[in-house]
Amino acid sequence: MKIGFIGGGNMANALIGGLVKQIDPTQIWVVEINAEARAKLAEQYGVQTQATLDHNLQALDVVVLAVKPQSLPAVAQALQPYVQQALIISIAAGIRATDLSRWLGGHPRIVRTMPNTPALIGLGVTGMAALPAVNTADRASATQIMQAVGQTVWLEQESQLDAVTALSGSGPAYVFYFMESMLAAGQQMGLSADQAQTLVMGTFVGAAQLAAQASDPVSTLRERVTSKGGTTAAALEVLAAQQVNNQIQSALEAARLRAMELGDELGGATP
Ligand SMILES: NC(=O)C1=CN([C@@H]2O[C@H](COP(=O)(O)OP(=O)(O)OC[C@H]3O[C@@H](n4cnc5c(N)ncnc54)[C@H](O)[C@@H]3O)[C@@H](O)[C@H]2O)C=CC1
Ligand SMILES: O=C(O)[C@@H]1CCC=N1
Repeated sequence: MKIGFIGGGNMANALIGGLVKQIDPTQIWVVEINAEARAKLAEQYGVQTQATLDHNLQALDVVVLAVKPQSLPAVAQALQPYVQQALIISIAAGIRATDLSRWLGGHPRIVRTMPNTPALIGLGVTGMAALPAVNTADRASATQIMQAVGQTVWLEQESQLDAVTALSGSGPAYVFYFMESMLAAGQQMGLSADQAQTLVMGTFVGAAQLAAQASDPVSTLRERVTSKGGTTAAALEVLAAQQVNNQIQSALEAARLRAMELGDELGGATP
């Protein structure tokens, strides 16, 4: 299977980094307009790179669209002549498969996905939905590619991908934000940067693995840390008073609405 990426930025790097552990890198092509990014991809992963969309792409079985949503209408229209035989996988936030199909001249074989950056270390999670015309073999190919970098979840409704985008697509950024806040707090309380780093990373990795492996709900795990009248209770009282749980829900809803808006803005405005 020859796989092409259009756009070789952050997310393509994460996917390619995972894929090259399973697929011969010479079977991966990347079209990237930035020369520095192209050189880095070729050096780091041994993949083939090129600067423009051209007839070379006709050899590809699968094309992953990994440019920013705002670039996708023009990129898809320019790509149309070269990908008529290919399965198209989009990772763009918000962009609906029907709009993408239209920009590609009515292309029916489109799988819309939402991966996340832990794909780089094989621990991604990807939500997936397909146009009705996508057959079982294409669904299996798309699943195989995304499972090379982590877990996959197929959705019945494409619109659910906007919720997936808010939850797991953007999700690593919320976790990093929480980590940054804890690292700063650790240093403010007198620990060195190195000490805080070890303690915070260990806490996240340990808590995440405990939660993933436990048969008990996450709320029970939280209660087990929280001694009556103890330190955790003191901290959780502050979070509850600030209604941080509601704020997290509002933040995720803002992300979901932004994904929908991107779909409306870019899908509606283009032929
Ligand atoms: N960063 C993330 O965590 C995630 C991003 N996504 C989606 O992935 C897509 C890419 O996002 P990022 O990788 O973060 O963006 P990015 O800006 O890092 O990468 C986009 C790349 O496309 C290149 N590019 C732009 N126009 C091009 C063209 N005409 N031909 C070839 N290359 C071109 C740019 O030079 C850049 O390297 C977006 O649609 C985003 O919604 C999806 C899941 C997670
Ligand atoms: O922020 C964004 O729009 C992209 C989609 C999910 C993660 N990054």
